[in-house]
Amino acid sequence: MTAMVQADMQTDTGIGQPIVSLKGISKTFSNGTVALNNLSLDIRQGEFVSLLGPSGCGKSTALRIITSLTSPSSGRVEWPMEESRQKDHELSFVFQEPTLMPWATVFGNVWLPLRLKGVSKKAAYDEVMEALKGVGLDQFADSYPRELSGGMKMRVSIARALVTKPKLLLMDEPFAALDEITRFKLNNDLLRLWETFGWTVIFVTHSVFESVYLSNRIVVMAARPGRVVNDMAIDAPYPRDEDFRTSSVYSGFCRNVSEALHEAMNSGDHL
Ligand SMILES: Nc1ncnc2c1ncn2[C@@H]1O[C@H](COP(=O)(O)OP(=O)(O)OP(=O)(O)O)[C@@H](O)[C@H]1O
Repeated sequence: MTAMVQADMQTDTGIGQPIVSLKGISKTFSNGTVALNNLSLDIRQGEFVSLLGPSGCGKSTALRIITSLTSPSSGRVEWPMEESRQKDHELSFVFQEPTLMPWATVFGNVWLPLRLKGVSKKAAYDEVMEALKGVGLDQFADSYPRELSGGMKMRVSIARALVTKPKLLLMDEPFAALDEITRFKLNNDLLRLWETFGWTVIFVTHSVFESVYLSNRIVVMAARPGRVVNDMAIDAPYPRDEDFRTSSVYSGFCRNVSEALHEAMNSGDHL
């Protein structure tokens, strides 16, 4: 197993205390599949953390446990900062599929989380438009999902997550279905939003290249049973742009993370 390389984030880089702590989380499904085995992880305020690993290593299960969509078989999830306890408005989830309501406009889709809290269209107007502006879609408020490209639909999905002003954003392979050019654009947009709003992001991906570009920390996981095998700091400054993407620093990090991923894949019985 690869030696654990603990990401050493200092508070002067804007990284704060743990916002959520997974303590010895294990998950065995009723069919006997051990999805996670003794996962312990602190996610600190302001981090952009990627969970990277082969299919079936429990990345999505870990996100679902953080959101309480799935309960752990053992272990616990702690929210050490008083104000970050799981309140609806402090945590948002973006899935791989944008899952927009086809019968509602872009505005209507982004309004939904506020509407569910009882906020009227009029009262929500400024916040919805601000979220749409954040993803560059304020001119498309009256469009319907069928009129949008795949990348634009994903932007709407991100705006819907933003509108509640979350502190913690959980993203489960949000850009996996997009073409590379759109994906690069959305990577840049996401980093800009992350820097602007100071969120904490947990980002699930299969892509070494995407995880290095985005993250200041990569948690490499192995399958069967799902576990953490490496925890790597990506100590390159932000803002990151196309110069970073073509730099030797970037390719060096990609090489290190690729090696860690290969070790992870060899350390389980991943098929
Ligand atoms: N509801 C369920 N019932 C039984 N087994 C499940 C269930 N959900 C997930 N699993 C199994 O748990 C393991 C971890 O699944 P999970 O989806 O968390 O992995 P992942 O790393 O996100 O995979 P991928 O990258 O393919 O999305 C897999 O073996 C999966 O088949």
